[in-house]
Amino acid sequence: MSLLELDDVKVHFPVKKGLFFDRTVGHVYAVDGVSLSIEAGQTYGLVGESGCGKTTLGRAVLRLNDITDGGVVFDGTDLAKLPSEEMRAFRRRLQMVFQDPLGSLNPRQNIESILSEGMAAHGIGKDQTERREKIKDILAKVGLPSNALSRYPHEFSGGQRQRIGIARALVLEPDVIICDEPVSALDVSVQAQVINLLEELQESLGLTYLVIAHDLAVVRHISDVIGVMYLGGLVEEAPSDALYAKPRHPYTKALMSAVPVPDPEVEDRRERILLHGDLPSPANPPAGCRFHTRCPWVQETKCATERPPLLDTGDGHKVACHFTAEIEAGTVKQTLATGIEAVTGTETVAAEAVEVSEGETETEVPAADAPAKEPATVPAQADADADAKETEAKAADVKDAEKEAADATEETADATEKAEGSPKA
Ligand SMILES: Nc1ncnc2c1ncn2[C@@H]1O[C@H](COP(=O)(O)OP(=O)(O)OP(=O)(O)O)[C@@H](O)[C@H]1O
Repeated sequence: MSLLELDDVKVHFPVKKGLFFDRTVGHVYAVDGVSLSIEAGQTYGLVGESGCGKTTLGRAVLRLNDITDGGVVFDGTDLAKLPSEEMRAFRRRLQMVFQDPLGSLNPRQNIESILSEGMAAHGIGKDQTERREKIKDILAKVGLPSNALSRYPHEFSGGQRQRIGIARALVLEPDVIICDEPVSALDVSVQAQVINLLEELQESLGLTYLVIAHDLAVVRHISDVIGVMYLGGLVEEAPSDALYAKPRHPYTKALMSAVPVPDPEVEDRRERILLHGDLPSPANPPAGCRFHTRCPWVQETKCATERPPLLDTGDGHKVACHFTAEIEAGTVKQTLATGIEAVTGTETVAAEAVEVSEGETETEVPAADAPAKEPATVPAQADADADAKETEAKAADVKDAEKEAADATEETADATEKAEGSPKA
């Protein structure tokens, strides 16, 4: 049995309106039916563009977000249904490493204090001397000197601070670590070092990882299995090698085509798929396939009406698309014109590209500067969307404060105080 199994997990945030936000006028469907499983000792990489629900899903596993529906079975226990007091014992075994190491480390605490806080709360080490010894051991494991103990977060570089974040998770002897964008705040030169460290620790300590990233390159080497998320749901899942060798879902193809290839000849020849339009608002997701409004292969039939389930395609992939086989057989055409016009602003280029696409599955689209991975923007739609935006912005503030508190104090008595307090200066 898998160590961690998510079964149709949904996290819907209510959109409130009114003077005291007492009227629910809609929902943000941040996570909308995700099922996945992670074997002990393995790494599951979760990728997708900003706003698709990756962080919310990670937080839901730790019950830092309420789970609207579905199951989160960890080591045989469904955490989603666990009373919060019973969740405490599991919190130690499931840890999170955050994107912004500085933001999640209290600048007024030295490293010993930061690391021993959670240990004391979970009864690890009989006294401070014993805890100090353990901390020294973990600091060595993450590649920091033992004199780091008495120093403060600002005295370290970004990479070192992320090592401290990892050490803070490790002192609690977890089984699973959820790494939320663990290297995206770091210099490229440091990113590989931290990824390598995570891999070494996994091997020596038998850890299981859920690694969340918007960047496919980050998860490629570390992950055994990769799940690609779009607007609250998984669109494709496959073993890492299989996914890179042959992405099957149109969205995965588009993401892959945006990753630069070091060989300029290959780079020039390769297929580029440009997504048109913005990421729809999770408060007002499209009916049918969530991706159909941006899919280059969208068909008039069921794409707009039926949501495709994530189905095993028999070659190690699971894909949520009504037309995977037809796209690969070249029996459905790309409808690229709108996308190319949007990117280049020229109808001529669009017409040429459509001509090229006749009878071909893989279409060479003229290089354009706009990346396929566009930053998520919420289109102005109906009032409900505007309300959702407002709620999301507020939620983001709350989320940051919660994140710091949950991370820094691990359920200690002052967690709530910190979550409500002003950001650490
Ligand atoms: N507490 C909340 N209340 C309302 N909406 C929320 C809340 N937390 C997140 N959201 C919204 O849910 C959606 C998914 O957010 P989430 O942070 O999980 O995405 P993500 O893929 O991790 O993106 P990023 O990498 O930018 O963090 C976004 O539209 C976000 O604004």
